This record gives sequence, structure tokens and C-alpha cells, in this order.
Amino acid sequence: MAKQEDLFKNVVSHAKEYGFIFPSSEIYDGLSAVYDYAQNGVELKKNIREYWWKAMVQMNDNIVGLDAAILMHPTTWKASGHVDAFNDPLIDNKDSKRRYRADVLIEDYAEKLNLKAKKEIEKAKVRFGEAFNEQEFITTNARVVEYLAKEREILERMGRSLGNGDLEDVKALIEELEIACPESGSRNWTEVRQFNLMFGTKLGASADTAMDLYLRPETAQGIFVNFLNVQKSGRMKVPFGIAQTGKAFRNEIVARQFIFRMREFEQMEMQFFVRPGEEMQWYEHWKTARLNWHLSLGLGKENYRFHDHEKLAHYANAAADIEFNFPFGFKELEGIHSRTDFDLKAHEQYSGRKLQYFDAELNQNYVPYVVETSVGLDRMFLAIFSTSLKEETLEDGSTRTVLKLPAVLAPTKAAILPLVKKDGLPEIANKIIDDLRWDFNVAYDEKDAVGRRYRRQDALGTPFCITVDHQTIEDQTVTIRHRDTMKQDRVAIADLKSIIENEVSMKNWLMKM
Ligand SMILES: Nc1ncnc2c1ncn2[C@@H]1O[C@H](COP(=O)(O)OP(=O)(O)OP(=O)(O)O)[C@@H](O)[C@H]1O
Repeated sequence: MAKQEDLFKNVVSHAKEYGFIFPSSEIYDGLSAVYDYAQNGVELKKNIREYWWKAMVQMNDNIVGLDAAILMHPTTWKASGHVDAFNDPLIDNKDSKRRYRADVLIEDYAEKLNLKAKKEIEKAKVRFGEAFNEQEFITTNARVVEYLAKEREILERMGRSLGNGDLEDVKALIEELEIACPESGSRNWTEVRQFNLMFGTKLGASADTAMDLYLRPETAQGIFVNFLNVQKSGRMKVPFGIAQTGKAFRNEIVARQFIFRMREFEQMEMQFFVRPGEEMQWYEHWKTARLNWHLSLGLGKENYRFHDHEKLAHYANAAADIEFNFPFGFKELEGIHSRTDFDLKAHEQYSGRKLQYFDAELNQNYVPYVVETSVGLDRMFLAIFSTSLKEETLEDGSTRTVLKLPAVLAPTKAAILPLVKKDGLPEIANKIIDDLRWDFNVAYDEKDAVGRRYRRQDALGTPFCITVDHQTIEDQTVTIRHRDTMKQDRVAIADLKSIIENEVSMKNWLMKM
């Protein structure tokens, strides 16, 4: 556990030190759960967005893009259910005056039971060695059985109570488990209340005529309200999809774990409109397609798993998360939801406009069903960044920090380094840069010994370092060093473009899907 925490601290400090992510408005001590992407972070984030866009929009004839406004007519959020149901259960500690999500307090308690079970299993592994049968131990060891049963019982009761809106029972559970405020240690709690997560704002100048608006809490509704506009103007035939990337805002109560849970974040969503009755086959299709997209990045199959939901949101008839093994354990990275015709029907009802499709093959009008894939761009960033950050011990006993980003996403594809700052080497390096920068993001670095420059580029995740030396003047060759293997090859300047292209082209990576 301690190791995981250290790893996570390293991730946060590396992101800051190397210009990937800064706390927002840091000179004023920051704003909780709001972050800025810095010079390298913005490139990595843009590349992830583009990798998604290519796979979803460019590679699919029947998916088109959209960029809807963040501000929408307020009735949108009544129709979508967000005004009435986009809530978190809150509880305040009267002594520390701290506010918590009641469900998170209970989940944290349950997680501790799970950790206790895991500790017993780890101890037994050491004790029994090769002969250890983990599955059998989990079902027969009295302590482990007890911990896991208690964990399940608590989570099931909480799920039931929240589902039934029985907030008194949620409070009762907190009291029965004797959960104390993590800050004050006190058990002096208020009642549990529902708190809406949407940020409100106002449209218009004068206080009495101003209209109450919300910052969108998801990008999906911008797609639904435009469904007919896109279908008609693009002459789209069902099944078809609309994809969108953009900011969403949620007044999260428990905003921790760095960019995992932010108050302002970016989503990459695609809503796929299908014939009623065909949604399950498309739901399965998109589950597989989206997992394959993640796997194409090569972060390791073992880091992903599906979590099929048993308890469904009011709009869904099937839902699964793709979970990723973050430094703090497996957590949701992407949601795939079969949203039925809930959203389009609700917008029909609230707007009084028909949102139907005429299916010429069936000679029938209907409200399409929708399958949604929704992934957090910032969570993708965290997944990729934290998995790529490695401390390596080299053969000579020294260590290096290397950010083994998938080359296709690296902020800078190559750094061009003149061995020394004289003898015309900087001029050659700059000529190489001028040639490569049409195709790739490249950097120039002449400061410090070349070994230190390599280390700096390793820490930034740059896949290639190209060194210009005196031999270059004679034969137009350079050394190219590969970030992961540290292997160096002597190659012709004329071949650089194709060597880099081969490793970083989105086509080559997406073909692995
Ligand atoms: N506060 C947030 N900060 C960063 N990313 C988020 C946040 N909330 C949601 N996301 C991302 O948007 C995706 C789709 O949103 P969705 O509404 O399905 O999330 P959610 O189920 O509410 O997430 P969670 O259960 O973690 O709160 C999520 O899979 C996640 O990657």
C-alpha cells in the first residue's frame, strides 16, 4: 500500500516538475480539484483526444462529430433528469465542519475490510508457498470469509438504501459502523442530505430578468438535442453515431486523487443511434470495440477489466464500465451505456418537438435507441501517465526516470541535440528541426552534457534523441537513440523522417485494434 501511495506522489510531482499539470491558479494557493495542463500536458492531452477522434469519427463512415455549446437551455437539464436526480448524498461533521459524501465514507470503511482480507491472503501466500490455493483459501479461511461477507453486506445495504432514497438508513449505517470523521475523529454527524452536483450560473444582465443556467455536467445532452439536425443535414441512416469531446462540470464533493475526479473535466463521448430492439447487439459491439481501442495503446491487458452494472441508472437497460488499474486500484475509466430511448423521448416531451427517424427499410417512424460510450480525457491522461512513469536501475547501478508513453501520444517525438555548441553543429541540428517540424513536434536542446540531455528527454517521454556530431559534417549521418531500449543507431539524416513516422504514426497504432 505504502508503495502505491509513493508511486502516486511521484506521478503528481513528476507531472508538475516536467510541465505536464499544474494546480489551477497556484499563486493563490490553487482551487481544489481544478488543474491546468502545461506545455507538455497540453500536447499529450491533444494527442489522446486526436487518437480517440480518429478511431471514432475518421475511421467510421457512420459516425460524425459535433461541438455543442457548454451553455444550454435550462429545460435540457429537466428533461435529462439532472435537475431532479443528479445528486450525491452528503453528510457534515458538526465538530470539524467538514462535508463528506456519505456513500464514500461507507465505501472507504468497506474497502478497509477488503484490505484486511487481502493482507490475510498475502500472509498465507508466504506461509504456504507453492502449495497455496488462493480460491480455496478465500472460501474457507474464517477471517477472510467474515471480512468479505461483511464488506458485501455493507455495500448491498447502502446500495439498497440509496436506491430507495432512504437517507435515514444511510445515516444509521454510518452510526452502526461507528465511522468517525477522518479529520476530527468525532462521530457527531448531521443528517444525510441530497446535494445537486450541477454548477449554476446566470444568463443576462439584471438580477430579476436573468435566467438560471447550468454549466453542462455531461456532453451527451448537446448530442441528443441536435440529433435531428445532424441526421437531416448529414442524411444519416440509422445506425449512426455522433461524437463529441468537450468540457463538463460537476461540483464533486469528494474531489481527490489528482485529475481522477475534477470539478472541470473533459469527456470524449459518442452516442450511437440504433433501431429499437437492436441495442443489445450494438452495446456488445461497442464494449468490445472500446476495449480494443484501449488495448491498442499497449499499457497491458492486465490493467483493464469490465465491471458490468447490476444497479442501473434510470435511463439505462444495460451498463458496463471499463475499469483501469490506477495507482490507487481499479477504477472507472470509461462507461458504456445502453440508454434506451429515454433521452430523446424526454426531449420530445419537454420541447414538444418530434425527435423521430423515418426508417425507409422498415417503412416506419420511431425514436431510436442509444448506445453511449463515454470516456474521461483526464482519466485517460492519468491512466497513461501513471502507467508509463518508471524508475529503472541500469546495468551500471545508476537509475533513470523514464516516461514510457506510447510513442504515438508523446508530446515531443524527437529531440535534436548538437553534441557541442560549436563547429557548425547547432546549425545542422536546426536544419534537421526545420525539416522535421512539418510532420512532428520536435525540440532542440544544446544545454548540459549529452547524457543529461538524454535523461531530461527520458523524463519527458520523448521517444527519440537525435545527436549531431562531427561525423555528421562528413557523411550526413546522426545517432538516433531509442528511449525505451537506450539503443543507439547511426542513420542517414535523409532517413529520419521515415524512422520516426514508423513508430509514431496513428495509423500503425490504430491498426492494432
Ligand atoms: N469528476 C470527474 N473528473 C474526471 N473525469 C470524470 C469525472 N466524472 C466523470 N468523469 C469521466 O467521464 C466518464 C463518463 O461519465 P459518467 O457520468 O459515466 O461518470 P460517473 O459514472 O459519474 O463517474 P464516477 O462514478 O467515477 O463519478 C467517466 O467514465 C469518467 O472517465
